[in-house]
Amino acid sequence: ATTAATGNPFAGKDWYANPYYSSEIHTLAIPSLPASLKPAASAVAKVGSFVWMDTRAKIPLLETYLADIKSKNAAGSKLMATFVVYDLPDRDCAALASNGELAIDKDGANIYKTEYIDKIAAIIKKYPNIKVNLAMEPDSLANMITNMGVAKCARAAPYYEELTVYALKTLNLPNVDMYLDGGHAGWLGWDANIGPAAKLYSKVYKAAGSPRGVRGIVTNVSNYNPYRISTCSSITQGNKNCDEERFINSFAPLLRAEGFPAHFIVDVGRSGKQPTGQQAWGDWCNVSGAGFGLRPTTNTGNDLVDALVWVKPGGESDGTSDQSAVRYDGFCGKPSAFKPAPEAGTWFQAYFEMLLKNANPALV
Ligand SMILES: O=[N+]([O-])c1ccc(O[C@@H]2O[C@H](CO)[C@@H](O[C@@H]3O[C@H](CO)[C@@H](O[C@@H]4O[C@H](CO)[C@@H](O)[C@H](O)[C@H]4O)[C@H](O)[C@H]3O)[C@H](O)[C@H]2O)cc1
Ligand SMILES: [Mg+2]
Repeated sequence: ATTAATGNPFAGKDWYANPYYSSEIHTLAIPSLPASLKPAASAVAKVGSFVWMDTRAKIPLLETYLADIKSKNAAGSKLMATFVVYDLPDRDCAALASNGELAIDKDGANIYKTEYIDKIAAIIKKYPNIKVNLAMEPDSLANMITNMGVAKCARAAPYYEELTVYALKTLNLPNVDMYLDGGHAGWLGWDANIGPAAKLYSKVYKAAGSPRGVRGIVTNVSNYNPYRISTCSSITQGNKNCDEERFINSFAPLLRAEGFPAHFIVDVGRSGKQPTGQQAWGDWCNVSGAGFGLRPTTNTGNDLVDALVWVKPGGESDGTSDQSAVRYDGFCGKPSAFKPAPEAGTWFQAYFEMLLKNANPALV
């Protein structure tokens, strides 16, 4: 079996220092860092984080890393693979910064199935003894809750739902555990959103046949909320779920009541410094004042929470601040957004340095 007896897909497994992120740090970051920050940067390169398959071209990384993990585990390691599935057609429908390669209007639904999901499944099937934990399609279902007033989201909704069900069924393999993206406390944690969210996520889970491989929900991907904080930040005013743990404790019973016994993982990669420079809780782009957060662990202090993880790789941009760029999103131009910023997913050195300086716990 590749999932520990507790049912926790992360229990008993070691983190795989993602070579893609590690090489960004060693080739792009460390050479131009002040000597004082080089050790901290080297420490970040060793932290296990999720590998984003944000284009079809990134799928071969899955094969490369599974082969590497296989050989390391044959030599005695207990590594697991952690990847993000992120290539829906008309992706990031309520924003501009992370729009993807596939379009509904250009046969995107079929391409997503045959050239993306099916290819990922075929590779995973070649490594049945490696634990593969997947974060599924950040922001997509969350946008279906709060942004049906955005034409692009309203149009994409049936495709997001059908393709997510397809992905959950196709990737429901014995060595795979999947976590649907659940936005975050400042997104779906509001009283107005949490009920509808429980209904939609449970609907999708059941439409996929309540698959064993769907373990639950990942929250706070690419966001900055604390997992657990004693004093709520002022920007959370009006929402009792002011941290991710409160959100999860409120969300889980609603999901269970709808037939989805979800467990959770939380992205804490950029949550180390509280409060951040957010002026409003909806600020999501390259937020100033953020710092690397808690190191990945299964020691969460909450049976609903399998692990605290690093999903968004700190140092990769959330979106360009260049107002003339096609994918320029106004949120990346807000006062809270660190500027100048490169395109989403590309290396953002000054931001990486800020995350190093603000890291909590300290990196070295
Ligand atoms: O008390 N009240 O009276 C009251 C009234 C209205 C309220 O409305 C709520 O306000 C919230 C903001 O506080 C909104 O949450 C924001 O929604 C955005 C999408 O629209 C998210 O953006 C995404 O962020 C991702 C990374 O996280 C990016 O990857 C992605 O590209 C990007 O698109 C923000 O995180 C998220 O914080 C809710 O929708 C909204 O329903 C709330 C309370
Ligand atoms: Mg994003």
